[in-house]
This record gives sequence, C-alpha cells and structure tokens, in this order.
Amino acid sequence: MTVISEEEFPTTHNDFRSDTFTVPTKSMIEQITHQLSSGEMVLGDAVYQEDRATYELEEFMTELTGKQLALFCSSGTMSNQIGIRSNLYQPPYSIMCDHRSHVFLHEAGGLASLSQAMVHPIKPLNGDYLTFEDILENFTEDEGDIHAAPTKVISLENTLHGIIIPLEEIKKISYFCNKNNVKLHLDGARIWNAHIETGISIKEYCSYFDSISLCLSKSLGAPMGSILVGTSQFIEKANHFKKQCGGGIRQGGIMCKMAEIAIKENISKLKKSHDYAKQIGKFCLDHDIKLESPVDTSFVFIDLKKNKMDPSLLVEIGSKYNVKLMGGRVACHFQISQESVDNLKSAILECYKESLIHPYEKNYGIKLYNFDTIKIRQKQHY
Ligand SMILES: Cc1ncc(COP(=O)(O)O)c(C=O)c1O
Ligand SMILES: C[C@@H](O)[C@H](N)C(=O)O
Repeated sequence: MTVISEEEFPTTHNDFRSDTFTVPTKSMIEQITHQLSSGEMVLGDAVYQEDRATYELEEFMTELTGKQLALFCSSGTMSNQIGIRSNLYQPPYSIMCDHRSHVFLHEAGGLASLSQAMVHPIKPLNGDYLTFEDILENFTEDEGDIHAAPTKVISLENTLHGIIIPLEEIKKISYFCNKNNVKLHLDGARIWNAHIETGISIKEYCSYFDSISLCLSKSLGAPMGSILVGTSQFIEKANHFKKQCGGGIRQGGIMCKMAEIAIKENISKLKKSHDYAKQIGKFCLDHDIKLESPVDTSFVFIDLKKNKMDPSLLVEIGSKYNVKLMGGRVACHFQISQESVDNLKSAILECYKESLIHPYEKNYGIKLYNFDTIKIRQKQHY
C-alpha cells in the first residue's frame, strides 16, 4: 500500500475542499507524454468524429457501462444537463430529484434554461436517500390535467453527499419509470465510489438507467471531463445539445487518454479515501461532534448547525493545521495523506471546543460550498 506524501501531491495531499481538486498522477503524465512524443496517440477533429483517442475512450466506456454509445463532455454539469434535456420532448413537464441534487442546486439553473422544466425537489423520508416510496408519494402522472407538469424525468444521484442509494430502491424506481413512460437519469459523478464500496459493477448500476453521467475529473483524478452514456439515438441528440452549448471539442483525445489511464489505474485507490472518511467520521462521533449523514464513501458532512460551529472559523483553524476546507463538508480522495487526516481531526476538534464556549447561532442555511473562503485561501495560498 503506497503512503501518500506531500512530495507526491504538493497541492492536494491536504485538500479536503473537494475531490475536484485531484490532479493527474505522475504515471498518467508520463504515459501521455510518451504517447504524444512517440506519435502513438492519433489525434483529429472530434467534432467530425475523427479523433481516435476520443473514440477509444468512448468505446471503452460503452464496454464498461453496457450502453450503446458514449459521449465525452467537458464537464459533469454539461453531461447532466444535456443528458436530462435529451430525455425530454414537449413541455409542460417536470423533473423529480433529491432536494440536495447537484443538477438542481449547483448547475446554474440549467434545468430551467436548457430543459425549460419545472423541478420537483424531494426531501427523502429517511433523510439520507430517495426511496421508491418517496417517488410514488411525489409523482405527477401524465393524465391530461392542464394544471399539472407531469413527471417525465427522475434524476438520481449516486453517491449523493457520499451516500449510497441501495440497489433495491434503484431497481424499484427503474421498474416504475419503465412502466410509466418516465426516463431515469443518473448523476453518477461518483458512481465509481459506490461501485468500489458495494462491489456492484458499473455495468449493473447503469443497466437500471436510461442515461448516466460519469465524471472523470473527481474521484479518479483526470484533468477534466465527464462521459454521458445511453442509446445511440439518445447520444446523437445529446451530441446536438453539446454542440449547441459550445461543447464541441477538437483534439480532445489528449484529455480522453488521461481519463482512460485514470480509470484503469486509480479506481482501486478509491477505497483508501473511504477509509479516511470513515476514520474522520468515527473521530467526530467519538467526540460527540454530530454528522449530517452516514459516512458510506468519501465524504464526511459535519452538522455545523447542530454543533453550532462557525464554518469560516473551521476553515481558518484548518489553515492553522495546514488543511484546506471550505465549510463543513470534508471531501476525501486518493491524494490525501494520513498526516493531513490527523491534522484535520485536530482542526475539527479545536473548532468544536470553541463552539462549546462561543456557539455559532446563525440559524438559516449554511452554504455547502463557501466560495468566499476559497478566495481567502487563494490570497493566503499564492
Ligand atoms: C454530484 C455532482 N454532479 C455533477 C457535478 C458537476 O461536475 P463539473 O464540476 O465537472 O461540472 C459535480 C461537481 O463537480 C458533482 O459533485
Ligand atoms: C462545487 C461542486 O460543484 C462540486 N461538484 C464539488 O463537489 O465540489
């Protein structure tokens, strides 16, 4: 088992802000450099389907997911938004999703603009993940009621906040969608983490969905990108929306090859990030520091409100212990070092003890991503 060090990952060994900060490994860079300098990597214009390296990644992803076609996109936001739009036809319609979904909260309102959809956000009854019961409870049938916006897409996120949706629930929701002419989309930005934790194959997970977005630039460490998979007809339409959004990529093969290597080399490293998260989660609970949700995979959500902890103070104390945070979410990834995990525990405990003396009383929504604190970090960092 390799020990992660600051020398190997100078900017990410202590970065708990997000797994989007992961960087390509030395191995990825060396292989790409060789493939480019040796002429092995054949590049062309991917808009005209002439970039072989792009095609090879997309082919690889059809094999991995069991879907007919794959589309390399510049981001997970793009693959989600064009994916959901390509499942829709004539408004009025609505999209059902968890109230914490990225597609709903963190994709700049794309469901309203590109899809012209009403969004129906749902709070899971169990507080952790959507169940078939939640879907039934909130489903809007397409029965001609001119007051309604019938549910035409259900978008699940697995993992969401690091929480795994049980396969039994996915199966029931999938069967229901199939019987009710509703398309099922998966925001699988971190489906890799669910796969590693449950042992359920990517192909099996994908078999229950009409469309799936799989991010390459988070847990896996690719420099950019996301893959959308689905039927041939669906991907052809999605490619149309991709071009409309300015997502046509020319010689994207360089990034695609990096991503292919990342999938092959880094997926096995994800378990370590889950172990770190569970270690941090246990530390919190052992010190009566409440968590928002269970630690299934790579995220720890400290319940700042219940603990009356100040997010900005946590970020500040984190800096003192040489760890990067942007609030109560702790994102673990394969580039984190054990030393940073230990430093993080000290920072969390110090902030919690401070909250016992000076409780933070702000009682309205504490933002998940506090970009102001990142600005503070950037000032200090450079
Ligand atoms: C669950 C989830 N889906 C989609 C995205 C969007 O990915 P991107 O940042 O590449 O647009 C993110 C964020 O990175 C995410 O956390
Ligand atoms: C910021 C947000 O869009 C990103 N997906 C993250 O998890 O960090």
